[in-house]
Amino acid sequence: MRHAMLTTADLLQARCVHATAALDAADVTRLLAQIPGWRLEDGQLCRDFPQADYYRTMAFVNALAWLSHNEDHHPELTVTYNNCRARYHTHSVNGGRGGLSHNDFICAAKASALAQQAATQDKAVRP
Ligand SMILES: C[C@H](O)[C@H](O)[C@H]1CNC2=NC(N)=NC(=O)C2=N1
Repeated sequence: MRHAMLTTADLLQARCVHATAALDAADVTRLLAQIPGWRLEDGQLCRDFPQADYYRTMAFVNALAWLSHNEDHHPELTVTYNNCRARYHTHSVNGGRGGLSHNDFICAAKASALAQQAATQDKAVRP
């Protein structure tokens, strides 16, 4: 895969595969531009997903669990009443020292798409 050319749409269509190579800094910078809202924090991909209430936070966490299982790639989550912070990195690259791989960007793009769906398709009426 020519990762330098990957678009957001490419990331949304891709599937995670095991044992991918680590991305270099230039690839990370290019791919970050394809996933608005995500930032680098301690070498990990990080994004906050603010929510209206605890119920929606947990619904989003469950949607992420479904995505994580489908892709066999799992974010670290910090869950509060009205926010879910997700962090992605890949343990197996860099000789087991960890780093960023395509899998992290694929899942970040898909997590953002879930949040977008939640924001535009929530039919529940709040009091
Ligand atoms: C065998 C399987 O692919 C690995 O254990 C997966 C599982 N989920 C994972 N999730 C994340 N975030 N990073 C990994 O390196 C990772 N490895």
